[in-house]
Amino acid sequence: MSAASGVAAVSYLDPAAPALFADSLRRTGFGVIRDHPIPQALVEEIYAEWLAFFDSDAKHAYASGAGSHDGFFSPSVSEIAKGNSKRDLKEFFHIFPWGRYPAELSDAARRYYDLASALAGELLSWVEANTPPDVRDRFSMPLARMIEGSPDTLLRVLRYPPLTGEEEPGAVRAAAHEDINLLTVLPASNERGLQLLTKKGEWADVPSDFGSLVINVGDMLQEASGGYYTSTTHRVVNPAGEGARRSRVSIPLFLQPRADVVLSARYTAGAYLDERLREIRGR
Ligand SMILES: O=C(O)CCC(=O)C(=O)O
Ligand SMILES: [Fe+2]
Repeated sequence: MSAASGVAAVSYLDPAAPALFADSLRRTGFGVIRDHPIPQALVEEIYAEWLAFFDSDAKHAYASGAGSHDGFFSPSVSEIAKGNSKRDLKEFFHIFPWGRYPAELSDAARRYYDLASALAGELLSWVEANTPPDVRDRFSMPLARMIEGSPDTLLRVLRYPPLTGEEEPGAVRAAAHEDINLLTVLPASNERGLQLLTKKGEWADVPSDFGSLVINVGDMLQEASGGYYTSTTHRVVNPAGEGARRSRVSIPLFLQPRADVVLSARYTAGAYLDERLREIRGR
């Protein structure tokens, strides 16, 4: 049994959705949206074709080189979450508007990038409209404008391979971490496992009905809002039983302001990102 997450699942069509969504983000760091405009068929097309891509050798031609942020990251170069010692049990491909993209695949993930970025702009406007004026006054520009045309917004296509039993003890699909960006938009995965850490310090399953969108606050929104919104720790746990034999695919879009956007008196988005990337790479 997992603890109650407190996350509200809101219908995009509900006139009260903007307020309910912002309230859920404020209380839990997460919000879930149903009946949203992103076609589920597109999400499923991406899951299917990228799973086949990860199962093929073609991915190695896109290996991310030293210092590059786009392309394929194999399990052996996968992330080590801040403060953790084991590599996550995952492989992934980073898609940027300017970066590499598998010639073997359709443009479905690129179309998703554009659709999800546009929806994210709307969600940021919902957040802004429901933020108290004294907090809103801190924003150097409307939140939605911070990500407009940003080359740094990242679509990560993740594949968590089936578990073999040979994993390093203690290694998990994704160790507890916070996201660096403003907001993350994530269609519910084909498999369970995503959990958040509640303010009481308990792990709770994030409501992830297939077809819904999960949105969470990242460190940059926490920074820009002076802590009014908090970047909530989350993780992906290893499945037991049958689920262990299946791959899990997920496609978080990390909404990243343009590098020159002022987040706070201390940081531009570019300076903030550089500092955080130094903490998770190369250890
Ligand atoms: O795969 C998931 O459900 C979440 C992944 C995640 O939290 C991340 O990549 O930052
Ligand atoms: Fe994350």
